[in-house]
Amino acid sequence: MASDLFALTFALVNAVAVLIIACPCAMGLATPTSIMVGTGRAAELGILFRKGEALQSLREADVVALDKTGTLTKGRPELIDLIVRDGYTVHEVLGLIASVEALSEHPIAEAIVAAAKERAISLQPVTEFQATPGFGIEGTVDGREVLVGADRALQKVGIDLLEVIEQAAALGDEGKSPLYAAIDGRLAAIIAVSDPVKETTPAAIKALHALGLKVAMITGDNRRTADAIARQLGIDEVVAEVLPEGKVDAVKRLRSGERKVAFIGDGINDAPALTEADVGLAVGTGTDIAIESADVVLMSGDLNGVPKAIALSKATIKNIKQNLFWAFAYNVSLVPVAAGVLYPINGTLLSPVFAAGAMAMSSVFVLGNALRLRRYQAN
Ligand SMILES: Nc1ncnc2c1ncn2[C@@H]1O[C@H](COP(=O)(O)OP(=O)(O)OP(=O)(O)O)[C@@H](O)[C@H]1O
Ligand SMILES: [Cu+]
Repeated sequence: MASDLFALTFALVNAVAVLIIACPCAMGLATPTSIMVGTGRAAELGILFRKGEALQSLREADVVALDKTGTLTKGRPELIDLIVRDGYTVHEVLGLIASVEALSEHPIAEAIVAAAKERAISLQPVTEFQATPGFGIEGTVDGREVLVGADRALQKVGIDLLEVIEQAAALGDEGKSPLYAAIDGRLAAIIAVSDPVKETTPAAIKALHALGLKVAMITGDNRRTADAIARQLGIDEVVAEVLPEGKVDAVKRLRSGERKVAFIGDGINDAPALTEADVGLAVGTGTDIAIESADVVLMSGDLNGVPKAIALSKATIKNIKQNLFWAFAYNVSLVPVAAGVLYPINGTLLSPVFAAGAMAMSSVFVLGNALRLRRYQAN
């Protein structure tokens, strides 16, 4: 009788201990706590993860694709040169093109208008203004048809650029963007615009290479200009002369062959590409539409946030794996002990009180490990 009671008590106590120890609360805490602490640490570093998944997927990136204007560069181009053709004066051409550019919102337009203001050239009224994204702009000033834009904008209306092609190529090789101005259907000037690279960009690209990533540049700008800037920065792949709507395809092409692509952009026309990429990162100094479409926002314009975000993503996943390992190891090793495997050997039994304490400890361990991410140093 007494031994029966003992057996029943033994069985009940063990069953309760097993139930308590088998509770997987530490396992459940493993991922969300790391993500939460990692996201908080990222915010301290100026990186806003708008989606938790991005913190997990960013570490898988193979290629980091960057938009050029406003992302790699300051996005504030300056007019460097205006070379007029025979029969035109700088004053005249600058006055006409600045008048039309005054109606455009493109950064290049601001550069041209600023150059005219600097020379105290007054702007004139414009009729029939038209902007073609990725090409250029046109309008009628004082009865004259003015067209400003990339080579393709002039070639589209049948203006031959053969005579100036070498001159433009030389400007491109220096990292300047060549533009063309036509007046009444005749080439009137070549314009060189230069948008300086941000001071922080070279270090960011080095850090990305150090993480073993390929760096690509996607831009609507001239191929030679893009190549020159890529060479200067050590960028591995260049996709140039893409039209605004072509950026999505460029990202799609980079994604082919199972490659994971992180795209970083700032402009309105970068928004679809930010959505298409495996992870989209917007530069905080960029447009609202880009920020809305991104998974991650770099609060400053500094691209060093990109390698930091990727490194933090790697650290977070490592932390999650440690958490899961320990939470799992704890269950696997203590469930049999609670069930009494050691009892016949050395009389060890897990009391439910101890089981409850051990379970709490495993959760505390997971929390403590996740909190280590708070001190994460990105460099
Ligand atoms: N307002 C404008 N005035 C003169 N040229 C223009 C204008 N808008 C566009 N272009 C021409 O079209 C090209 C492509 O413009 P787009 O805005 O697509 O890209 P981008 O500013 O060169 O660079 P990114 O794609 O890196 O942001 C420009 O490089 C320029 O030659
Ligand atoms: Cu538990």
